[in-house]
Amino acid sequence: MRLQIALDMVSMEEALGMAEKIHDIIDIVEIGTPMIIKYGMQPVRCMKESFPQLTVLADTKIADGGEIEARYAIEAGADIVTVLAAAADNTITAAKNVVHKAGKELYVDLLGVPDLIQRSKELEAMGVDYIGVHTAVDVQQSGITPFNDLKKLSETVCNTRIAAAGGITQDTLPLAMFSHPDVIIAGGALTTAPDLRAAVLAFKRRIITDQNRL
Ligand SMILES: O=C([C@H](O)CO)[C@H](O)[C@H](O)COP(=O)(O)O
Repeated sequence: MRLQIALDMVSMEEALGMAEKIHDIIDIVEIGTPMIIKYGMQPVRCMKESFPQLTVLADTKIADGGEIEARYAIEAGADIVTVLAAAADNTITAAKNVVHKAGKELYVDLLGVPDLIQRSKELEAMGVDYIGVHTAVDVQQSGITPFNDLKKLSETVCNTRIAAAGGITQDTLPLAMFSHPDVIIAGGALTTAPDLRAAVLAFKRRIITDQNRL
């Protein structure tokens, strides 16, 4: 299981400074949607140029224009590009073709999809690389978590890697582990920690402990 840090509400300098502290222990660095809205593809490019060995995910959350938007992310150096599951099949396929042609991967975010079981089956048939459940930041305050959706997803797809995001903390992490996700995504729980490196190491220790227990 890999750990992905989401860099959402940080400046370019902060993002690079954070990567400097954890590039050797983190599996995937996500340039979050808020950063992309603010700075465009520049943080993706800077992150990849500064840390070429790092897997960089551009959280573009593409909703339309799959070919051109995925191409922008790939040209900037992204290893993984995200598209919304709610987008049209044509959009997802167009994005997939661009990233696969470049030897990169496509992550599909189930954010806001009402029938995740049906949509996940369709996405798997489309040949995407990752399918992720996601509790939106704006609904996390209502106490909603991604763990029930993750369980359903794990019971639905067999040949596609699965992921979970949305307010995951070190304390709630064990709730995800039963579903054996391939990627756990944590944003605020890591980026607001007083000691980022210690927080990432604690998350990773927790993952290993729980994996050994299950
Ligand atoms: O994708 C995200 C969100 O939609 C804002 O762009 C976050 O990166 C994702 O939710 C992880 O962040 P946390 O919820 O703070 O763990």
